[in-house]
Amino acid sequence: MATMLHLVALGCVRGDRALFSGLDLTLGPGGAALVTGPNGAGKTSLLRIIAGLLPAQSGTVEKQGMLAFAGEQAALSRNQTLEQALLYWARLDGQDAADVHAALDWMALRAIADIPVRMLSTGQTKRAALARVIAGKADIWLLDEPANGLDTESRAQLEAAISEHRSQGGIVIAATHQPLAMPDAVELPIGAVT
Ligand SMILES: Nc1ncnc2c1ncn2[C@@H]1O[C@H](COP(=O)(O)OP(=O)(O)OP(=O)(O)O)[C@@H](O)[C@H]1O
Repeated sequence: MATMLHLVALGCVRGDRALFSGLDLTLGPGGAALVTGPNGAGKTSLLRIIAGLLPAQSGTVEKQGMLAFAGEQAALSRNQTLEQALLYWARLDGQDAADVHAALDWMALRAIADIPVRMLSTGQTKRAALARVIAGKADIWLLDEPANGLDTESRAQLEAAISEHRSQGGIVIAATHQPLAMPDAVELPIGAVT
Protein backbone atom coordinates (compact mmCIF):
# COMPACT_ATOMS: atom_id res chain seq x y z
CA MET A 1 0.00 0.00 0.00
CA ALA A 2 1.24 3.52 -0.80
CA THR A 3 3.01 5.49 1.91
CA MET A 4 0.71 8.09 3.42
CA LEU A 5 0.49 10.44 6.38
CA HIS A 6 -2.71 12.18 7.30
CA LEU A 7 -3.06 14.57 10.26
CA VAL A 8 -6.57 15.74 11.06
CA ALA A 9 -7.37 18.64 13.40
CA LEU A 10 -4.34 17.83 15.53
CA GLY A 11 -3.99 19.70 18.80
CA CYS A 12 -1.26 19.71 21.43
CA VAL A 13 -1.19 20.88 25.04
CA ARG A 14 1.95 20.73 27.18
CA GLY A 15 1.66 21.50 30.84
CA ASP A 16 -1.24 23.93 30.86
CA ARG A 17 -0.30 25.61 27.58
CA ALA A 18 -2.02 24.99 24.23
CA LEU A 19 0.77 24.86 21.64
CA PHE A 20 -1.25 24.33 18.46
CA SER A 21 -4.68 23.15 17.42
CA GLY A 22 -6.60 22.29 14.28
CA LEU A 23 -3.49 21.22 12.42
CA ASP A 24 -4.23 19.37 9.16
CA LEU A 25 -1.74 17.78 6.79
CA THR A 26 -1.94 15.17 4.06
CA LEU A 27 1.17 13.76 2.43
CA GLY A 28 1.37 10.98 -0.12
CA PRO A 29 4.38 9.23 -1.72
CA GLY A 30 7.23 11.69 -2.23
CA GLY A 31 5.57 14.32 -0.05
CA ALA A 32 7.40 16.58 2.39
CA ALA A 33 6.58 19.14 5.05
CA LEU A 34 8.78 21.76 6.68
CA VAL A 35 7.77 22.58 10.25
CA THR A 36 8.94 25.99 11.39
CA GLY A 37 8.35 28.22 14.41
CA PRO A 38 10.10 29.87 17.34
CA ASN A 39 11.74 28.04 20.25
CA GLY A 40 9.13 26.29 22.35
CA ALA A 41 6.40 26.56 19.71
CA GLY A 42 5.86 22.80 19.61
CA LYS A 43 7.81 21.52 16.59
CA THR A 44 9.40 18.61 18.46
CA SER A 45 6.09 17.92 20.18
CA LEU A 46 4.41 17.62 16.77
CA LEU A 47 7.01 15.13 15.55
CA ARG A 48 6.67 13.13 18.75
CA ILE A 49 2.89 13.01 18.37
CA ILE A 50 3.25 11.75 14.79
CA ALA A 51 5.74 9.14 16.01
CA GLY A 52 3.31 7.97 18.65
CA LEU A 53 5.65 9.02 21.48
CA LEU A 54 3.33 11.74 22.82
CA PRO A 55 -0.46 11.70 22.95
CA ALA A 56 -2.29 14.40 21.01
CA GLN A 57 -4.73 16.54 22.95
CA SER A 58 -7.14 16.33 20.00
CA GLY A 59 -7.29 15.09 16.43
CA THR A 60 -5.91 12.02 14.74
CA VAL A 61 -2.78 10.71 13.03
CA GLU A 62 -3.24 8.17 10.26
CA LYS A 63 -0.20 6.66 8.66
CA GLN A 64 0.62 4.03 6.14
CA GLY A 65 4.21 2.81 6.21
CA MET A 66 7.12 2.37 8.62
CA LEU A 67 8.30 5.43 10.47
CA ALA A 68 11.74 6.59 11.64
CA PHE A 69 12.42 9.44 14.06
CA ALA A 70 15.73 11.31 14.24
CA GLY A 71 15.58 13.45 17.37
CA GLU A 72 18.06 15.44 19.39
CA GLN A 73 19.71 12.26 20.70
CA ALA A 74 21.59 10.14 18.17
CA ALA A 75 20.46 6.93 19.97
CA LEU A 76 23.73 5.20 19.07
CA SER A 77 25.78 3.20 21.55
CA ARG A 78 28.72 5.40 22.55
CA ASN A 79 31.24 2.62 22.99
CA GLN A 80 30.63 0.84 19.71
CA THR A 81 32.27 1.90 16.47
CA LEU A 82 30.00 3.93 14.25
CA GLU A 83 29.58 0.99 11.87
CA GLN A 84 28.75 -1.46 14.70
CA ALA A 85 26.27 0.97 16.22
CA LEU A 86 24.53 1.49 12.89
CA LEU A 87 24.51 -2.25 12.20
CA TYR A 88 22.76 -2.87 15.51
CA TRP A 89 19.86 -0.65 14.50
CA ALA A 90 19.83 -1.77 10.87
CA ARG A 91 19.39 -5.40 11.94
CA LEU A 92 16.51 -4.43 14.24
CA ASP A 93 14.99 -2.67 11.24
CA GLY A 94 15.44 -5.79 9.12
CA GLN A 95 18.30 -4.34 7.09
CA ASP A 96 21.91 -5.44 6.62
CA ALA A 97 25.54 -4.34 6.26
CA ALA A 98 25.02 -3.22 2.66
CA ASP A 99 22.33 -0.79 3.81
CA VAL A 100 24.64 0.56 6.53
CA HIS A 101 27.46 1.04 4.03
CA ALA A 102 25.14 2.85 1.64
CA ALA A 103 23.96 5.10 4.48
CA LEU A 104 27.55 5.81 5.53
CA ASP A 105 28.26 6.86 1.95
CA TRP A 106 25.19 9.12 1.82
CA MET A 107 26.44 10.98 4.89
CA ALA A 108 30.15 10.78 3.87
CA LEU A 109 31.01 8.83 7.02
CA ARG A 110 32.86 5.82 5.56
CA ALA A 111 36.27 7.17 6.53
CA ILE A 112 35.32 7.28 10.22
CA ALA A 113 33.20 4.12 10.36
CA ASP A 114 35.72 2.48 12.73
CA ILE A 115 35.76 5.31 15.27
CA PRO A 116 33.81 4.88 18.54
CA VAL A 117 30.60 6.89 18.57
CA ARG A 118 31.74 8.79 21.69
CA MET A 119 34.61 10.35 19.71
CA LEU A 120 32.46 11.83 16.98
CA SER A 121 32.13 15.60 16.73
CA THR A 122 28.75 17.32 17.01
CA GLY A 123 28.26 17.46 13.25
CA GLN A 124 29.50 13.90 12.76
CA THR A 125 27.09 12.69 15.44
CA LYS A 126 24.24 14.43 13.65
CA ARG A 127 25.27 12.81 10.37
CA ALA A 128 25.48 9.44 12.14
CA ALA A 129 21.91 9.85 13.42
CA LEU A 130 20.78 10.62 9.89
CA ALA A 131 22.70 7.60 8.58
CA ARG A 132 20.77 5.47 11.09
CA VAL A 133 17.51 6.68 9.58
CA ILE A 134 18.73 6.16 6.01
CA ALA A 135 19.97 2.62 6.75
CA GLY A 136 16.65 1.70 8.37
CA LYS A 137 14.77 2.27 5.10
CA ALA A 138 11.59 3.43 6.82
CA ASP A 139 8.95 5.00 4.59
CA ILE A 140 8.32 8.10 6.70
CA TRP A 141 11.22 10.14 8.08
CA LEU A 142 10.63 12.50 10.99
CA LEU A 143 13.68 14.74 11.29
CA ASP A 144 14.09 17.10 14.25
CA GLU A 145 16.56 19.88 13.43
CA PRO A 146 18.43 17.64 10.96
CA ALA A 147 20.71 20.43 9.75
CA ASN A 148 21.87 21.49 13.24
CA GLY A 149 25.65 21.35 13.42
CA LEU A 150 26.06 20.41 9.76
CA ASP A 151 28.56 22.22 7.55
CA THR A 152 27.52 23.37 4.07
CA GLU A 153 28.69 20.19 2.35
CA SER A 154 26.96 17.92 4.85
CA ARG A 155 23.74 19.86 4.52
CA ALA A 156 23.88 19.37 0.75
CA GLN A 157 24.38 15.63 1.32
CA LEU A 158 21.38 15.56 3.64
CA GLU A 159 19.29 17.38 1.04
CA ALA A 160 20.37 14.86 -1.60
CA ALA A 161 19.46 11.93 0.69
CA ILE A 162 16.05 13.47 1.37
CA SER A 163 15.50 14.01 -2.34
CA GLU A 164 16.44 10.39 -3.10
CA HIS A 165 14.12 9.12 -0.35
CA ARG A 166 11.24 11.15 -1.79
CA SER A 167 11.97 9.98 -5.33
CA GLN A 168 11.57 6.41 -4.02
CA GLY A 169 8.10 7.28 -2.71
CA GLY A 170 9.13 8.16 0.86
CA ILE A 171 7.74 10.97 3.00
CA VAL A 172 9.78 13.49 5.01
CA ILE A 173 8.75 15.88 7.75
CA ALA A 174 11.53 18.12 8.99
CA ALA A 175 11.39 20.60 11.86
CA THR A 176 14.10 23.17 11.43
CA HIS A 177 15.47 26.60 12.18
CA GLN A 178 18.13 26.13 9.51
CA PRO A 179 17.62 26.55 5.77
CA LEU A 180 16.87 23.14 4.25
CA ALA A 181 16.06 22.69 0.57
CA MET A 182 13.05 20.42 0.16
CA PRO A 183 11.41 21.37 -3.15
CA ASP A 184 7.62 21.65 -3.04
CA ALA A 185 7.50 20.89 0.68
CA VAL A 186 4.34 21.96 2.51
CA GLU A 187 5.15 24.84 4.88
CA LEU A 188 3.85 24.14 8.36
CA PRO A 189 4.43 27.13 10.64
CA ILE A 190 3.66 26.41 14.30
CA GLY A 191 2.28 29.38 16.21
CA ALA A 192 4.23 31.96 18.12
CA VAL A 193 4.81 31.45 21.85
CA THR A 194 2.76 33.73 24.05
N1 LIG B 1 7.41 17.14 29.54
C1 LIG B 1 6.91 18.37 29.36
N2 LIG B 1 5.92 18.85 30.14
C2 LIG B 1 5.41 20.07 29.94
N3 LIG B 1 5.82 20.91 29.00
C3 LIG B 1 6.82 20.49 28.19
C4 LIG B 1 7.40 19.21 28.32
N4 LIG B 1 8.35 19.08 27.38
C5 LIG B 1 8.34 20.23 26.69
N5 LIG B 1 7.44 21.07 27.16
C6 LIG B 1 7.13 22.42 26.68
O1 LIG B 1 6.44 22.31 25.46
C7 LIG B 1 6.76 23.42 24.63
C8 LIG B 1 7.10 22.94 23.25
O2 LIG B 1 8.33 22.25 23.26
P1 LIG B 1 8.94 21.69 21.91
O3 LIG B 1 10.22 21.03 22.26
O4 LIG B 1 7.91 20.89 21.20
O5 LIG B 1 9.19 23.05 21.08
P2 LIG B 1 10.07 23.32 19.78
O6 LIG B 1 9.23 24.15 18.86
O7 LIG B 1 10.59 22.04 19.21
O8 LIG B 1 11.25 24.20 20.36
P3 LIG B 1 12.77 24.41 19.90
O9 LIG B 1 12.73 25.23 18.64
O10 LIG B 1 13.36 25.18 21.03
O11 LIG B 1 13.39 23.06 19.70
C9 LIG B 1 7.89 24.18 25.32
O12 LIG B 1 7.36 25.35 25.90
C10 LIG B 1 8.37 23.22 26.37
O13 LIG B 1 8.82 23.89 27.51
